[in-house]
Amino acid sequence: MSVAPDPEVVAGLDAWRGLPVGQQPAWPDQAALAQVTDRLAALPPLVFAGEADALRAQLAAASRGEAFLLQGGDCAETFAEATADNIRNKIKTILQMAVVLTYGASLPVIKMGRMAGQYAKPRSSGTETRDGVTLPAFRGDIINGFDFTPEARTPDPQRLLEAYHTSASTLNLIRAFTTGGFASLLRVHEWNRGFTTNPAYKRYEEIAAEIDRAIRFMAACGADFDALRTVDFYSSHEGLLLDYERPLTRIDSRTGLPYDCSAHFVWIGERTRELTGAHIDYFSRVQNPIGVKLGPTSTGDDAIALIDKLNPTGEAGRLTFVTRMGAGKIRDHLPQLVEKVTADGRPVTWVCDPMHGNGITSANGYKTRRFSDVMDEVAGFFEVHRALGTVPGGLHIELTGDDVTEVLGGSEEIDDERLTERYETLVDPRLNHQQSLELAFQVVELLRAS
Ligand SMILES: O=C[C@H](O)[C@H](O)COP(=O)(O)O
Ligand SMILES: C=C(OP(=O)(O)O)C(=O)O
Repeated sequence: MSVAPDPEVVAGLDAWRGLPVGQQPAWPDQAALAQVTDRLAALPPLVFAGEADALRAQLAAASRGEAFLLQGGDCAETFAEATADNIRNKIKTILQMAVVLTYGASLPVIKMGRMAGQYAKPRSSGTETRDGVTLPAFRGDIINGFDFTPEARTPDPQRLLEAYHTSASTLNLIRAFTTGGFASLLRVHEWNRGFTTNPAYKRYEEIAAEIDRAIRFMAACGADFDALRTVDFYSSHEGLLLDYERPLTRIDSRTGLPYDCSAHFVWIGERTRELTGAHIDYFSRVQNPIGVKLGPTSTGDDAIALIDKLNPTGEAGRLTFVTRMGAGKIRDHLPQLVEKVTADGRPVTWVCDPMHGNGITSANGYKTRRFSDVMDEVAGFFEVHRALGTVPGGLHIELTGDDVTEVLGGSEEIDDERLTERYETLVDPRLNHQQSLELAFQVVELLRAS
């Protein structure tokens, strides 16, 4: 039996249209946009509300220290890169990191991709100028093209449909990989194939061999391994482009309540989290677990006001605060936030994004980050929570499964010169496969100590 929605709840889903809204494109043709959003509203949802509920329960466990969130993927997915190889490599990377963390820290790991919808980017400037020519900034494949031409940079609503279809096929492959045998823990060695030359891969192989031995032992004892053959893998992206999120929001027939069915988890970015703005209003009205990024200027009072808006009743797992302070600031700025929220008592899941506060420009002009800063911010995150007796609930990482050279350092010692070799991101630099594994090994030590 399906539950009818309250008409006021449905009407409220459009309240954002009357509010200040940041980081949206200037669509040149409103009629074309309306045609596309009508079409999107008629297409099937990408995820099921019940899956979002299951994730909320797992994030609640992470808020209590009974699980750990690993959220990772591209800064900006692109349509061209949504290939089987790229998707497989990203999933392999996240699965390998999860194995390292689960095995090393004896903690269930919630696996979540910045995948199947991470197509819209907030920008510091609305325009880009090259050689005296100024054009709209690239805002992600869902809005405009990366090529520096007036045609490519003009926002095109047809891209919303392409984003939907590319997300659907990405999600389809993710589901096939994670439930069809590829992600089975019985194949833990396979994920390392082709990655055998450097120290993190060797360390991974050692863990894989130990897991194999444990599985053989349990098999000899007659254990049933059904639970090891599949994994839950959740999708997430920044809930930035409201012309996409609104038509993909659906009424759950079980409860009559709205869910944003573009992804299991959506987060509100640092640049669009104004309390009286459209994004906070919109996401306060959907039932998904929601994240909010908190940068170094956020205060304890901001955090409480966000809880009042997004999780007034204090439901565990509903609200995740993703802090991204920067390595040099986290130890000074995070404690006041955590103290205030802890005193309030309504639960949040604390997650560390060690990427977005650590951007630098290399001497040869690349937008990059230092692996050492990334690790230092993660260490600071654990230190603050340990000192306050609160729970470090997870990590939010920009990564790829490929051997790109976008972030400086790591045991491969990528330097300015090597950034030129494989710098492929369209917006922000990502950890490569090797750096991602190294990070996981270092986080195990931090988890064990916390
Ligand atoms: O991913 C985050 C932001 O979109 C990005 O850092 C903004 O980058 P910009 O300063 O190059 O616009
Ligand atoms: C833009 C992002 O982060 P932030 O909002 O923290 O800058 C992001 O995670 O892609």
